[in-house]
Amino acid sequence: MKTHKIAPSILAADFGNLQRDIEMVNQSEADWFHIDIMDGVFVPNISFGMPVLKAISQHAQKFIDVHLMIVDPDRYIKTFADLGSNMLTVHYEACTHLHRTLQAIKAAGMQAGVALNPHTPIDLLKDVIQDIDLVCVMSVNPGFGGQSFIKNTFNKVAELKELILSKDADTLIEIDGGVTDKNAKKLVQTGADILVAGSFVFKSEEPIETIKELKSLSF
Ligand SMILES: O=C(CO)[C@H](O)[C@H](O)COP(=O)(O)O
Repeated sequence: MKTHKIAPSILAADFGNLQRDIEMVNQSEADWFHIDIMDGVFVPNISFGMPVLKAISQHAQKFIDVHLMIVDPDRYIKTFADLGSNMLTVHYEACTHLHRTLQAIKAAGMQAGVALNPHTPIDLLKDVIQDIDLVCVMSVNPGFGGQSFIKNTFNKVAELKELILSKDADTLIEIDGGVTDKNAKKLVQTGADILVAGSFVFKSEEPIETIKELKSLSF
């Protein structure tokens, strides 16, 4: 059976009850926290900044995966390391010198991820895949939770899996956007290792049970 990780996206949490929602993820079968940082420039939305991330990381008891939807992410690599990020994911489209950025993230003690917008082809990563710990395949256009899953993601995941195997890389495949019980199984069967789920978890009646459901799908 293929194992997979579930990473609830804090973007969809109830900010009036953030501490309660973080505790809920701590107590659940979720593997990671997925934290979306948006700057209002790279994406048409602003999420939250360093003080909120600091509060989240002080309470989160699991691996922290920070997804930067910001321009010029190199400016903040050390800051995110100091705030307790375990994985720092930058957008391919936001980096001029991606290889250099990946090395800087690792030198700061974090794992290095690269996110791809829905229109960005997988093969742009072929010369750098061995340096990437995780590729985040965006299955919605980044910026907002609660959007519908883009079906072409299945083709991209299959292509990425093939690239990873052909280069003998250890890169993990993460899917972000519109993940539900309707697409989770097929995503893992196609090659996904981590499913980011926001609205499907936090807008459900019983988030802990919903996480359990996504986690326990057998393949
Ligand atoms: O940040 C996002 C897009 O930028 C994601 O959609 C978010 O991480 C997951 O939310 P949802 O499951 O509601 O799509």
